Amino acid sequence: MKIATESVSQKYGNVPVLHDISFTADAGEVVALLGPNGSGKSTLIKTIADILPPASGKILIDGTDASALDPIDRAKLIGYVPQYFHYTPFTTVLDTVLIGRRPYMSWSVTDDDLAVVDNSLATMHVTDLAGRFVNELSGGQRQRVFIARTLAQQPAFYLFDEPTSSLDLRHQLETVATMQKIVHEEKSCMIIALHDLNLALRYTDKVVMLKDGRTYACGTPEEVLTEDAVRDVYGVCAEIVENSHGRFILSYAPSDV
Ligand SMILES: Nc1ncnc2c1ncn2[C@@H]1O[C@H](COP(=O)(O)OP(=O)(O)OP(=O)(O)O)[C@@H](O)[C@H]1O
Repeated sequence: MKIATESVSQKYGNVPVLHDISFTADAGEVVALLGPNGSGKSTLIKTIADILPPASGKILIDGTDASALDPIDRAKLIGYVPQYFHYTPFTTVLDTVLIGRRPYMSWSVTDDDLAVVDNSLATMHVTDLAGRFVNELSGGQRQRVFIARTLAQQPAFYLFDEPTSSLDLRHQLETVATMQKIVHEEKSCMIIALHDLNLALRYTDKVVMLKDGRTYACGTPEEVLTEDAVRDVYGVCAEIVENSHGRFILSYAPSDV
């Protein structure tokens, strides 16, 4: 399965924010959306999720216009983790993750549903929080619970908008590494907005770099994440260095340093 954006543009009112964005995300691929604040990452993810229908252009899922999909079919296909969560206070973590099964459930919860929920809680290391209320969790714990809810949804496409913004260093690395493993094993697909360029370099297969709502570059992380691109797009001096494990990482500091 694959998602393709075809010359997608987007506006808020009369203000254009995305211009002519075209890329594909194929089965088994993790695609990073990168770019500075306000470059259009969240808007593009919401457009792909059909929360904001495109002002022009198309989102195609395996060649079918996403806007033509039945909402239940779309919920089985697309799992969206927003940047900011809306949640009902005094709902338990278990109930929150169980909502991920909603597209598959009729009137009752099956043993299979509960097994998927258990597995999703375990994958995000939140099993011990299952009986807690979501409003009584830390920001990072809540973020992991909402990722677990999306895992329970078992979608073909994961759309994650800065899913690591509240996570500590270990959970940032573990979450993106785990998602990459799931996507590669399941042959699902993930589009993920990130600010950490080293997470993109290490754990993604393709990078779409946005600048002012336009595609600045699209390609493999090594092709896109060059010292020149980081300077042009973020205004930051970066250096690509080899670490002691033989991996290339970006080392950066403000451009006036
Ligand atoms: N609801 C809205 N109404 C009007 N303008 C908006 C709205 N949401 C976002 N914008 C504008 O659209 C542009 C793109 O915003 P968007 O949130 O997509 O950027 P982003 O790359 O996700 O930024 P960040 O890294 O800060 O999350 C910005 O100029 C922003 O001010």
